[in-house]
Amino acid sequence: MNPVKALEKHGQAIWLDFLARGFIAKGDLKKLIETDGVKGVTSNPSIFEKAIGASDEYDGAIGEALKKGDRSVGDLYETLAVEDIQNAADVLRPVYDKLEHRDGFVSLEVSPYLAIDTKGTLAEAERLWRAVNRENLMIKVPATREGLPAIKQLVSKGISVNVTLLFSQKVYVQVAEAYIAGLEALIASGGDPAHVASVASFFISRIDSAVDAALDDKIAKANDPSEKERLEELKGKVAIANAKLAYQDYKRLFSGDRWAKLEACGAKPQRLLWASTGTKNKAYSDVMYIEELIGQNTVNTVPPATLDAFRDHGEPRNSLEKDLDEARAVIKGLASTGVSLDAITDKLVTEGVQLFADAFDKLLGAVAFKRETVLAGRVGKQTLSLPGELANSVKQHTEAWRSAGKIRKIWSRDESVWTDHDEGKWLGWLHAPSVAKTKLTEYQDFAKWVKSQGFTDAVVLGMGGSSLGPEVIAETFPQQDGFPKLHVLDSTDPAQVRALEASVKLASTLFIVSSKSGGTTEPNVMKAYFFARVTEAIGADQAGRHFVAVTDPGSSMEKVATEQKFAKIFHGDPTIGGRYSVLSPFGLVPAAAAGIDLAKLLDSALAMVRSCGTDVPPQQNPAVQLGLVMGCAGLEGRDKVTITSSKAIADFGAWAEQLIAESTGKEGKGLIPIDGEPLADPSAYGNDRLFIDLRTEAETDAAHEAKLAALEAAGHPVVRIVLKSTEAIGQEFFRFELATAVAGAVLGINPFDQPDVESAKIKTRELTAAFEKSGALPAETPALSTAEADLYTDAGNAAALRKAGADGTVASWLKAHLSRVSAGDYVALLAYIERNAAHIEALQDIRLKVRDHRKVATCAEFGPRFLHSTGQAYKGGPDSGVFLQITADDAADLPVPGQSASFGVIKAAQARGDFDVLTERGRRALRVHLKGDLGAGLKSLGTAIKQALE
Ligand SMILES: O=P(O)(O)OC[C@H]1O[C@](O)(CO)[C@@H](O)[C@@H]1O
Ligand SMILES: O=C[C@H](O)[C@H](O)COP(=O)(O)O
Repeated sequence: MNPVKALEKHGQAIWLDFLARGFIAKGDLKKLIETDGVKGVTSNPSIFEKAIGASDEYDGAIGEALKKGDRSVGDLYETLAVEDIQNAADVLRPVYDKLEHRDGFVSLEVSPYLAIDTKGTLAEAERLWRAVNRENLMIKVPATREGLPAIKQLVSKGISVNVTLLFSQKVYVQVAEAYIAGLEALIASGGDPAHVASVASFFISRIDSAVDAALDDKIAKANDPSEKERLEELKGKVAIANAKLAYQDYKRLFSGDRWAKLEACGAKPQRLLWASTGTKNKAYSDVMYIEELIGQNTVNTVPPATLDAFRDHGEPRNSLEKDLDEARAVIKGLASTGVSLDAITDKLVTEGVQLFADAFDKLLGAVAFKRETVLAGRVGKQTLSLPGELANSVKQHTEAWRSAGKIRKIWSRDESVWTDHDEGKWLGWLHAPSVAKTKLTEYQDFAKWVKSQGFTDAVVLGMGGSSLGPEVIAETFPQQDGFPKLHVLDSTDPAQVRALEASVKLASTLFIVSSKSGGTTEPNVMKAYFFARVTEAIGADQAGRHFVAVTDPGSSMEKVATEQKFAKIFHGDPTIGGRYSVLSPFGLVPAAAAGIDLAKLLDSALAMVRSCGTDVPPQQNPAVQLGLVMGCAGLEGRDKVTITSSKAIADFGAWAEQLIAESTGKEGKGLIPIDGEPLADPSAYGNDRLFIDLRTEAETDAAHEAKLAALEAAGHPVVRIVLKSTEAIGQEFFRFELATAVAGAVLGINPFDQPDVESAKIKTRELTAAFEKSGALPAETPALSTAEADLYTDAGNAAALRKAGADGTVASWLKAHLSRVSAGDYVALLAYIERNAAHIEALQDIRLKVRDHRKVATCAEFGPRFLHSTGQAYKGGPDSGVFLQITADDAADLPVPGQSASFGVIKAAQARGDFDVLTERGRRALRVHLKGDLGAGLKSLGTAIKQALE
């Protein structure tokens, strides 16, 4: 007789510890049921990893699933696993029926990531139970401390459980107790225990592997040959002895009065199932973990090779209750050697969880890869080209992030990923795109309303995160038919305010006043100005109709908006900081007003969210990879994140700049984003750069590509990101948000605060308060005053500059200032002037001269806009900045209705507040105040800098 089949006679059921789609589809499982009397199937993460991850058997099914709509990687895996389990359960159903529900089960394991999470295990087990929806299903739950209460609760709810990762007799007793208590609770609540089944999967071979290794260690150290022999004798015996003794517990636990009562209600005992019974040590018999453990009412789940071996040469016999004294002696003997079986079995549980988690990571990584392949570029492609050392450090961090499950920690708001401060309160952006999707009709209704009002222009009044996201939308998308043209104003420069006013038709303009806090100076004064202007244009009773507010609930701005009868008030999410707010109402309200197809934008963003999900391991997770590159590069001193974006998405860098700088630049650490520097030959750069290049698929620029290739060849790290289209910009917002949070973790800072911006704000408030009191800003004395310009700095900087040769000319001061620049530094031009094409060009011209002469990174920034962006990093980040602040006489000032400080005064106070904080922090800073015509002043400044550089 077939030895496998013969096991039936000994009361043992053979299950198959294996599962794969084709195996079931081809009828192989059915065959084993018929020929070998196989009565069940077990799966685990390693089994699914081999089935799904290491074959192409599932590719078609993945494609089919994705045809019905994109889904998360975890979801995709679960769909496949549930289908397989259902198929196996259906094949086993006749066995289940024939054996009157006492056998014929298929097991599906809960995620190993939940092994120490009772609530999570419970929720997932119940979800899987419902999803598979087969009576002959068992949910596998590990016998961890946290798993035990879940076992009891699941059983009490009528769910059949296979308790896995069980190694110790002591824990086995607790497992049986959990089952019995669960049944009692089920009966107490009126449930029928006859529908519940359970097995306790007692692991075998892994115990021998671990004990043998410990014994080998002792053998190597023992001097006495007889001691060596005694130790040798114990090898390969402990696992079986341990199991035999556990079976004695089984007999005791499932007899007696307590059990009899349950049995009378129809309860079935929880059978012991021998798991991990494939022989690992080739020196041992390949059927020993079957042959030695045959006994009444037990199960043995075996891998196909062990099944084949037993069919070939197995010898069934009643072995489980044989030689019990010897089993006791083996366990005692082991204890006397000093090897602790308890310690080993404890460790095996932890290791077992980790091994399954490792396999699950591999599995999900493979599914993530297959999903991306099927989506074929729907998610913007990212390629990394990293020099050796950086590549190594990214690799190490990737593995560390994987084994510590840090992505899951981020998604579950675990602050230990960062500084254990309050980071968990600032992670609303992770869910912003999916939340926005649920509010799509609200946005669409708003868009319809905007269209119906016939607005020609829509102007966002906001700063930093509240303005730069909308600016990317305004610059990336063309004006939509029937919708207003989108503009952004983020300045207190009088000329800039005027220029904006001149570019719109006030009587048909919608103003979107955006401020999360509601208290930021700029949006408030901009609103005050335009509300008055609109009132003048269309009357006080109509003005409110031209204004909407986007602000966090309960802010002062909300109050004002209500009082002034704004057409609409949109609430932001207080768990999202400004710089992370673009995929929340702060970006989406302006986008809706401009008639952008939000459904498309969000769907595209959500594809990226899924690619970066909690279930995508670091290696396959694009945002995490990008963040690790940024963080590791920063740690290596490649902290100048140089962003180049193609023409169609040219403004993206301005948004990314505020995100990266404000998030990471603090406590003397951080990344300095460099936006707007066109690429140059490798000779223009030091070793402090990381290049990130973005372009849309349609834009190819051979000259630019050649420059990137040259940089790569010269050993610079280059990240390339190719967007499917401009609409995929939403994906990049999310990619960079998560990447920045990851980089922050690597750098060891809290990416969600901005302490140094706050100090500049305080200084500015002090200065404007002084103005309100006295009608003038406090007097200041220039270090040098000429007909063209006045120079200012603090005493420390002035002394250093004089020592470096600064004397009676502007050029000498500039020369001295720039002589302080050395390799690894960056030079930032901070210009509090109108941001227009001519001025951008003038600053670009200067920065490129500095870059090419000094081989350092450069920034060209406009105030006060950069204060809410890179300003944080300039003050709080690494002390490698050399700052040239540029201020100028305003040709014509502009009053702010309702207050004495004009736009010009506020801007001047902001510049001084900024400068004071820079110098207080000991930064190298010089301020040049241009007099007279600004264009001419900038030109001569450029010439002076050129001379200073030469
Ligand atoms: O939206 P709010 O509160 O006006 O803030 C504007 C900007 O100021 C900051 O709080 C600090 O610069 C940014 O983070 C933010 O985007
Ligand atoms: O339920 C089955 C177990 O997961 C399996 O038997 C473990 O076997 P292994 O130790 O060979 O991985």
